[in-house]
Amino acid sequence: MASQGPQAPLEFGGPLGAAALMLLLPATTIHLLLVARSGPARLLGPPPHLPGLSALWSPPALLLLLTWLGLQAALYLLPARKVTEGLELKDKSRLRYPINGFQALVLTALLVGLGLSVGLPLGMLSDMLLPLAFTTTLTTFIFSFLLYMKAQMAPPSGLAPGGNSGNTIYDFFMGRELNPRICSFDFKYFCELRPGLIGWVLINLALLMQEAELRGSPSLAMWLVNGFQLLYVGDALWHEEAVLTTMDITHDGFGFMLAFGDLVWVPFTYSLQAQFLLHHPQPLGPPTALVICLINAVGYYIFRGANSQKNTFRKNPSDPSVAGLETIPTATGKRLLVSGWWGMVRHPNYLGDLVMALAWSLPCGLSHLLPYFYFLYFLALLVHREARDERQCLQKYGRAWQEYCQRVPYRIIPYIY
Ligand SMILES: NC(=O)C1=CN([C@@H]2O[C@H](COP(=O)(O)OP(=O)(O)OC[C@H]3O[C@@H](n4cnc5c(N)ncnc54)[C@H](OP(=O)(O)O)[C@@H]3O)[C@@H](O)[C@H]2O)C=CC1
Ligand SMILES: CC(C)CCC[C@@H](C)[C@H]1CC=C2C3=C(CC[C@@]21C)[C@@]1(C)CC[C@H](O)C[C@@H]1CC3
Repeated sequence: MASQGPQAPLEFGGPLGAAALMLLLPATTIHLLLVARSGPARLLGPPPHLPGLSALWSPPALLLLLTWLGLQAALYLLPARKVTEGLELKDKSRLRYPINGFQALVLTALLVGLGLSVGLPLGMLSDMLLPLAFTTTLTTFIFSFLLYMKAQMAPPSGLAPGGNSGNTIYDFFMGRELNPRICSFDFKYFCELRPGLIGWVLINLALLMQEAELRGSPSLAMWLVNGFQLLYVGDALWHEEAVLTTMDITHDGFGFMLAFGDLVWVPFTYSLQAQFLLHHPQPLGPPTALVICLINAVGYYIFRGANSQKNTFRKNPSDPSVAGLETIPTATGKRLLVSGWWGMVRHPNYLGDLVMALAWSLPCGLSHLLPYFYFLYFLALLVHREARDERQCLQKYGRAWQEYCQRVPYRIIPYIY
């Protein structure tokens, strides 16, 4: 039976903050879906109307959600081109993870392509977003409850450091068990990259097709948003292994926060730009589009360069592409990069991600704040995430981390932050 883990400082404002977020996040999702299709599309204004239960709840939406989750679970269980081990756990064991996320994306694309060729009305998905988001939110509450119950049976070594405060609301939000699994099926790893991320690009595609149906062809702005975000999702799945070293997998429990983030927040709010464009077409000339493509390319170059440099260095520090970089030794035996991308700021990958986030909003023009929601939310998320990571690194590396902070004083944006 599970016992209390070591006391970790409470995050997100403790139980009150967790309770508030559990109300606020679903309400924000519904608000964004409603305002994106409203005429004024005001991010900060009230929604045009409050939807009744009949607009929110629909059995076909539930059926679609369950089919989608079932399909992605089946693709996860297919033989993988590679099976890799995660980081060492408290009990010194290592879990094994299939690396077949990109394969799941390609197979999903083939299935969708096949469906379209026989007349699948994918564009109709854009009319189901509200009931789908609502149904997925309800499912996420039930799923998080089951995860919470399952954690009662987890051994103490399987519990997350942060989600076992003893307060039910807080622990339900943060997640108690670090790696909840049934046999080899890892729920957190599955949810982090598959149904939500692939669902996001599918929703984008549905919005593009709906625009083509309404206006004869998709707009240039819609093509850019679809292309940029497909690149981002394809990249994440291509580099799936890298997610195994993120704090979500190594540190955070699997509870409402991640389950909702992965299954609801990502597909329904990250597709906001495409939702906005469907209802608010924006003129975009080729020269502006070219500049926006350049901004996305610069962001991607920084994001990928920084992530690949760190991943290569962590896997094999003597790899020729990183062997010449300057490093600081730490007491753990690991070294910290102080030149290359990681010598510019302490989170160059966040900088690249933010530049891309801006490029995803720019095709929507400057008339509305709504399409910039992702950029603003993401800025807040990364500032908060950076602070959490700094705390963990200071704990891990002590004086070496302090020396790194002295040598590389800026966190995300050179000379500014
Ligand atoms: N679109 C979205 O919603 C989100 C996107 N992301 C993106 O996901 C990616 C992963 O981000 P995230 O999981 O936050 O973590 P990072 O990839 O930034 O990893 C942080 C870890 O890197 C290691 N590290 C830090 N500095 C150095 C250094 N100088 N030299 C070597 N190793 C170092 C430390 O771990 P250790 O030393 O133990 O290896 C640290 O804990 C990012 O590109 C981020 O932008 C993240 C969250 C949300
Ligand atoms: C709604 C909550 C307050 C916050 C939820 C956060 C989640 C949406 C994000 C936490 C970490 C994430 C990562 C990614 C997507 C968003 C979530 C799940 C990536 C998979 C995005 C693509 C990158 O290449 C890797 C990221 C890892 C972390």
